[in-house]
Amino acid sequence: MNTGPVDSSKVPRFAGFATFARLPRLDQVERADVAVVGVPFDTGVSYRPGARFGPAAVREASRLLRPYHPGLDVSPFARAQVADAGDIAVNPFDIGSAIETIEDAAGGMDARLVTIGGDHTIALPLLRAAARRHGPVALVHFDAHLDTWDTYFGAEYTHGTPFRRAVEEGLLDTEALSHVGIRGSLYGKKDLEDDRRLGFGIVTAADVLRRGLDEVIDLLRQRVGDRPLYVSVDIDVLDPAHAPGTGTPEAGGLTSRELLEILRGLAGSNLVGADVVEVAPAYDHAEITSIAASHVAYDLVSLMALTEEETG
Ligand SMILES: N=C(N)NCCCC(=O)O
Ligand SMILES: [Zn+2]
Ligand SMILES: [Zn+2]
Repeated sequence: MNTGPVDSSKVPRFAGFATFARLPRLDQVERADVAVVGVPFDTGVSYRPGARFGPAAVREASRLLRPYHPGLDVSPFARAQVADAGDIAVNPFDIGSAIETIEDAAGGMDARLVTIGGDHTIALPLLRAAARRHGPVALVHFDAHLDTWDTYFGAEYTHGTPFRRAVEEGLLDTEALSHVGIRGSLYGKKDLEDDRRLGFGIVTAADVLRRGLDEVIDLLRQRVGDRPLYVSVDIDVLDPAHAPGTGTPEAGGLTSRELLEILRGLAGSNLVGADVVEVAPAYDHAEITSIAASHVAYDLVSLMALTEEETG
């Protein structure tokens, strides 16, 4: 029997420690199939800081999550042992050291990880850890931004560059790379050319509107196939109306309903790792962004749970 969340009919959900979805901590269970882990790091940002407070805000907003997911018809915490692994303590003054710490910590955990960021820099060490275990992985990257730029102020490791580094390091299966939700201004047309050369296919925010969810889901599923899949969700893929609390907001984004539907459309994929990044609570209102992010994390956990054997 897996240990689930604290029973909200016995202890009100607004009481007690804020682990993700009120699940047990990793040290309270013998083993975990899926671990939710925070990475409070925002030294890689190019604009508004504050994503270091993302993990705490997402945990707090996750108190209302219930144990059954009707959209996917799964009770994720019964089907899989899910636990909160706490935060990876990273150096806020040294990006290189932070990246190393994240790679080591992620590599040292047996469970499949859903990571709560933190700025998008953290995707690189998480992908290193995933690729070490599975070989080059397929990627579905939800974001307003390409994040395949080369450098900022000469810096190679930033929140705008993780996926270029990941391709350069051979961490990604270049037959199976998609961005979803791309929009907004760029530095030049070359940004798109470079991105295509790296192997990415783009589903823009306008494509989601014009082509519709079913076509987008089909396209993504075809590209992923049965490869090991990593899903990276930059919360700024959502319109600022759905996620104001983020560092580089862009108008014209997805609704949270669209994002959750696309994620659910990936059911059955071999999801080996995932992150939800760029929640910056200081710019949030009424927990809009952290609630959206907590639901995204719940869906990612549920997708992982779906691929676990059903027991008892
Ligand atoms: N990964 C995020 N959220 N943003 C990247 C924006 C990079 C830029 O300032 O152009
Ligand atoms: Zn972004
Ligand atoms: Zn990003």
